[in-house]
Amino acid sequence: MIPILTAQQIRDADQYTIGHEPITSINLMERASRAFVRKFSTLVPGGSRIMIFCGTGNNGGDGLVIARVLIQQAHDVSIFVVGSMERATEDFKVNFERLSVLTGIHQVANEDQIPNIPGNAVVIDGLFGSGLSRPVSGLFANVIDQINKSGAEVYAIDISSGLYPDQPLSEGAVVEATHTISFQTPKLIFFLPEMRKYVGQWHVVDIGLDEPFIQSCETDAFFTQARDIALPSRSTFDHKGSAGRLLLIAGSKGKMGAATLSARAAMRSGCGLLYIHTPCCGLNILQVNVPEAMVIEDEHTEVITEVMPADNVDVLAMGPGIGTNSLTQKALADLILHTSEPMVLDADALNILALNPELLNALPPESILTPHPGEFARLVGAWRSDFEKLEKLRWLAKTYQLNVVLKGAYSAVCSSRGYLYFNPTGNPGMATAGSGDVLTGIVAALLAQGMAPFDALRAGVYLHGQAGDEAAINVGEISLMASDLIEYLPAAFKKLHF
Ligand SMILES: NC(=O)C1=CN([C@@H]2O[C@H](COP(=O)(O)OP(=O)(O)OC[C@H]3O[C@@H](n4cnc5c(N)ncnc54)[C@H](O)[C@@H]3O)[C@@H](O)[C@H]2O)[C@@H](O)CC1
Ligand SMILES: [K+]
Repeated sequence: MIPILTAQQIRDADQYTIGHEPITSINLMERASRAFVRKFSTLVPGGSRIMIFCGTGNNGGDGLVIARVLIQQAHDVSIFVVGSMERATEDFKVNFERLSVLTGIHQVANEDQIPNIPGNAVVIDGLFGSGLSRPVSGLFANVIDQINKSGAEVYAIDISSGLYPDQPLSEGAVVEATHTISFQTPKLIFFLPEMRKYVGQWHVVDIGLDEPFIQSCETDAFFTQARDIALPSRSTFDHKGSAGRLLLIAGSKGKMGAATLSARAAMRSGCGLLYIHTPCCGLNILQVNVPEAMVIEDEHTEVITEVMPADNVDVLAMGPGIGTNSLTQKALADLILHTSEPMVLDADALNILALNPELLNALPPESILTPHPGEFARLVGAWRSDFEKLEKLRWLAKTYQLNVVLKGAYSAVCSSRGYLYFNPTGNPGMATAGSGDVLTGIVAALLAQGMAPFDALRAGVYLHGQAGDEAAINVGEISLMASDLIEYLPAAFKKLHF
């Protein structure tokens, strides 16, 4: 996993590397900027007109190095330095001298000196990086306004000017980048939907900061990598009863599809024995669609009214397609009160929890909740910013000792200790009916196979996204539907078993 660092930790990592590699700061700037150019060159067509805007801090210093390297590669580059040269950093000054030998540098000291930016230009934003200390106003804000209005493609160096790596949006002007080429580790804001407009598509380039130092930084947020994902393993003498026995409580009249998707996903995820508790109306549907499962009928024809834990199952999962009928609410409440092992709750089970919040206290510790943003808001109330949303996620997980995933792009998986792991897999094609039901089946099956609840959740979210990515390659994002996720789960599992 990649630790997500605060602005201060990033500065510390820079300083540690300078002191211990050792490398001079000017050479580190050179290395970072060359890494930027290597990535930039893969994204931008040759022959583009490139306009680089630099502040006089080290982010601007990077801009000057990038300008020099691009000029040496025969690109058409113009450079604009905004702000006071008196406040320039030492490394900025050295690179200013080096660049001056090669080309003229425009100074922007007032509004009249802000250049016209054609829509077909490519802008490189080096005004501010991780050293931003206050909202951007005045001349800088005017320059940012021009950049944003131009319609040009914008490549931010390290981070869009005006954004803090680890804080909510400031009041001031912010560059709306199409791409951010960031140094060494992704910043927290890259994972937040409300920042997308400013961050654009992000890339991380290795600038050789000290890796053991980075790994030793204390943080409670990480970016999950494939190597972090553990899977259940089978051994020679396993039988279906030892490979995970799951009771899935799902379905109501008109929503048997949700139960079917969850059940099939569980079977594809290695569940040894699957029981499905469902209303009578679901019996034939599930017997036909999931022949691998045993179906237990509720007494009621259309909704679930009574279900109890049984000795012959390892894990309970409830939610997909159950509705919020008062009889079902009571069934869930009774089930929770009689269960002591971690269980998986999704969809309408979460809506029932929101209607009866006192049940949260009764949930077995380490249980798993898998809300989408709507269900999450019903559980914890509305939020004003994505930062507040993450705080609420941590609060829910820690207060009730739960493992919670907040689904969406970069689904945030939160452990009961409040550690956040952003998931790297998945695509917008997965925003489709039934996608969440598939996730429930995967996670419940992994849990039933003996994985620790948090590991099962993080792995399930990863595999679900990976199946979505495999499906998107083959059927495209638009055509992707939830059943496809199940078809491509084998490919996702195989990819992890390298
Ligand atoms: N420290 C290092 O060794 C490295 C730093 N690098 C680059 O350096 C950047 C950080 O550089 P700095 O710490 O110099 O900071 P910045 O270049 O982000 O800018 C800080 C300067 O801007 C001023 N400032 C901050 N907010 C302002 C505002 N709203 N309006 C006007 N002025 C404002 C500050 O007083 C300071 O003078 C990184 O993002 C990265 O691009 C890279 O070269 C890699 C190595
Ligand atoms: K920048």
